[in-house]
Amino acid sequence: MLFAVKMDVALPTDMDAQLRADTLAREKAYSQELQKAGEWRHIWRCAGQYSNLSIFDVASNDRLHEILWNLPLFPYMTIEVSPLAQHPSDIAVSDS
Ligand SMILES: O=C(O)C[C@H]1C=CC(=O)O1
Repeated sequence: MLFAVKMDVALPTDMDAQLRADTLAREKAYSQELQKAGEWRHIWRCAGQYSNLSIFDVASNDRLHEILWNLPLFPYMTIEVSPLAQHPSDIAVSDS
């Protein structure tokens, strides 16, 4: 199941510097582990924003929720999820 997920990050301006660095390092490792596993298919920076647009390919809604809930940055994010369906004009999709 494919999902587009927009994540907007808002770290507190007074966040402890060490906590900030540790949280960002854990976020990066967690994201890259899921990318290697194939569940986090794409991650793009939204230009000019502390946001990313990501594509997930997961087995279920519950699995997506588990992934997002466990993001180290989850407490500092606003997340918008869009389930994806095939577009009839997509030339990558066979019509046979
Ligand atoms: O910087 C971000 O967009 C937030 C976050 C999501 C994955 C990751 O490595 O960082």
